[in-house]
Amino acid sequence: MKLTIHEIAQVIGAKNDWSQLTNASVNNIEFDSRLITAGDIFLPLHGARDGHDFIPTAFEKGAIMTFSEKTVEQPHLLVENNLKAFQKLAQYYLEKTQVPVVAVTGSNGKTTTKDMIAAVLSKKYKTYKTQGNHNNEIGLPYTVLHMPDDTEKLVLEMGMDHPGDIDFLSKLARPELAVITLIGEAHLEFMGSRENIAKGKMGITAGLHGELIAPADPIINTFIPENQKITRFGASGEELYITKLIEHKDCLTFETNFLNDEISIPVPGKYNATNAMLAAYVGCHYSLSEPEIRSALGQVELTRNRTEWKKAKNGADLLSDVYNANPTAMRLILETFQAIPKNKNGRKIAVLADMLELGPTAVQLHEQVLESLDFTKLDAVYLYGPLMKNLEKVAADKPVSHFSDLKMLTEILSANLQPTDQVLFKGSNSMKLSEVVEKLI
Ligand SMILES: N#Cc1c(NC(=O)c2cc(S(=O)(=O)N3CCOCC3)c(Cl)cc2Cl)sc2c1CCN(Cc1ccc(-c3nn[nH]n3)cc1)C2
Repeated sequence: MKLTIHEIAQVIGAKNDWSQLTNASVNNIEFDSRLITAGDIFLPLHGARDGHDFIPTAFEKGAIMTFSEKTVEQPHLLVENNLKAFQKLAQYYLEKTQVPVVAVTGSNGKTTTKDMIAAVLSKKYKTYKTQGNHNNEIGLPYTVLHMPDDTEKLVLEMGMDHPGDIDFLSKLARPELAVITLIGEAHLEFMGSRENIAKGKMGITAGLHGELIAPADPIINTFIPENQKITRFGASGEELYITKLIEHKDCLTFETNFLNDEISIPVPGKYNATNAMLAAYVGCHYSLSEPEIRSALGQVELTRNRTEWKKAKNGADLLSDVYNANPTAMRLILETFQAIPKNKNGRKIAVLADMLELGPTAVQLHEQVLESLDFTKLDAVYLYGPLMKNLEKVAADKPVSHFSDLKMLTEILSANLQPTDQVLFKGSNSMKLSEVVEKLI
C-alpha cells in the first residue's frame, strides 16, 4: 500500500495531533490482529468483540499505528468511526492510484463471474480481485487497500444484504464497467420482493462512470438511469446470447453471437456458460483477442466452497460457510441463519466447530458464541472440537451436544436428518466440516 501515516491522517481527518507521529510508509492495514506484521496499521472493528481490545496484541505483532475511536496509549489516529475512516481511505486510494475498477454483482454467480473476468483480464493486465467473500462494506475496502502496488485492473465483487448496500460500494469504488449476473430470489427475507432485489442490484450504477452489462430481465428496466450505456444479455435476439451449448460431466463448450469460435470452460452448468460469456465480453471490451479469452477461460480457477445453500440427499437444506472462521463471522452467519424462516414442520440445526488460532482468549471467545445462539429459533446445536467443549459447558440447559469424533457427529446427524431440516455448518477449514456436508449431499 503506497501511503504514509501523515497522508492517511489527513485523508481520514484524524482528530488528534498526529504531526508528532512517525510519517513512515505503511505496509498493510488489518482488522484481524492475527494477520498483523511489522509496519502495519491495525483497524479495530466492532466484531464479535470490540477490536480496541486487541490493540496491545497488534503492537506486540509489529503494528506501528492503529485507528481508534478513543484515546489510547499506543500511537493512534483518533476518528469518530474506524470503519467509515477505513472506507474513506479506500475511496481515496482508488482516486490516487487511478486503478480502473470492474464491478460484479448478482444474486447468483457473481463470485464465479468475478473469477472468470479476472482470469481473462490477467492475460493482458496485472489484475487483482476480491478474495474469498470479501464483498461487503468491510471486505471491499479491504480488497482495495490490499491490491498490489502494480495493479492495472481491479475486479471487485459487490455483495448485498440490505437495500442500499450496492449503491454505497459503487460510490466508493467508482467502477468504469459493471456486470449484473442475474436477479434471482436470494435475500428475499431482507429485500422483500424481486423488484427490491432488482433495485438493489441496480445500485451498482450509483458510482458507475461507464458501461453496464445486465440481464434482459425487464424487472430492472425502471431502474436504468437516463443516458446509461447498457448491454443486455439473455435469450436469442438480445445483444449477447449463447448460440450453442454442449455440456459434459465436468466441463462444457459453448458458442455466442459475438465470438467467432467456441469457448470451453472446466466447469459444467449453463449458468456458468453465461458467466463465461460475460467474462468474454468484458475481455472484448478491453481489446483482448479471442485466443487470449479462450485460453483464460479454458483454465480458470474458481473460488471454492462459496457460502451457499446445498441440498442433502434427503432434501434437507444445508448452509456451509467455510470462510473467515473468526468470532465475528461466526456471529454474522448465526444471525443470518436464525433470521431465515424454518421450512414447514422443519427444524433449524447449527453444527459449529472450533475456530482455530484465536490466541490466549480462545476459550472465552468460544464461550461467547453463546450470545449469538437464539434458542427460540434453533432446535439443536451440535458442537465439534475441544474448544467448542467450552461452549457446551456454558450452555448446560440448552439443546446442545458435543462431539469429539467427526465420524460420530456425521452418523448422528445423518441418522436424525429430516427432509425439512435446515442445517448450518461453520468452523475453521481444518476442522473438516466440509467432509460432513459432502457425506450428506
Ligand atoms: N471479534 C473478533 C475477531 C475478529 N473479527 C474479524 O476478523 C472480523 C471478521 C469479519 S468477517 O465476517 O469475517 N468478514 C471480513 C471480510 O469481509 C467479509 C466479512 C468482519 Cl465483517 C468483521 C471483523 Cl472485526 S478476528 C479475531 C477476533 C478476536 C480474536 N482475534 C485473535 C486474537 C485473540 C486473542 C488475542 C489476545 N492477545 N492477547 N490477549 N488477547 C489476540 C488476537 C482474531
